[in-house]
Amino acid sequence: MFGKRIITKRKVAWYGEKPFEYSYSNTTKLALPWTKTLLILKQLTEEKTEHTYNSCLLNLYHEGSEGMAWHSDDEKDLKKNGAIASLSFGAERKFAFKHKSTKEKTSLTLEHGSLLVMKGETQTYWLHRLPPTKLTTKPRINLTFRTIIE
Ligand SMILES: O=C(O)CCC(=O)C(=O)O
Ligand SMILES: [Fe+2]
Repeated sequence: MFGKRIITKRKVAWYGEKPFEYSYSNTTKLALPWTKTLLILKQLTEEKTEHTYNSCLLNLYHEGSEGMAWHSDDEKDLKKNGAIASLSFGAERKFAFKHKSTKEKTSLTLEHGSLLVMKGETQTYWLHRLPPTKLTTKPRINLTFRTIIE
């Protein structure tokens, strides 16, 4: 309904070293400047993954009913085959992959404090999603560090 606020929907924030654009579901966001905390997390993630990043997408899922549909992070302004590092905090959630041609599926649990790296040709051949679940009513925050082509 017009004017009605849907408070349960996933919240998104976009940060980067320059005001890069990020577009999703009819919205375009300009990257906010890094905060001190994000810079610390970025540096730790860069050390662990041995890749560098210039931007970060944050998603807040208020509860298990919120998720993210099948997609691959292969937008043209993302570095081709660049690593994407995903940090998770809060509620444990399942994360699923599906091969684009063979339809093979695999999944894992993203625990509080976990780091998942999707690198190389992952985005070319695989879709991923965060399925909604009735198993938790607790919030989860996910950070994906990315590289935007300048
Ligand atoms: O929340 C997650 O773990 C996945 C997020 C994701 O796939 C994305 O931001 O592109
Ligand atoms: Fe993604």
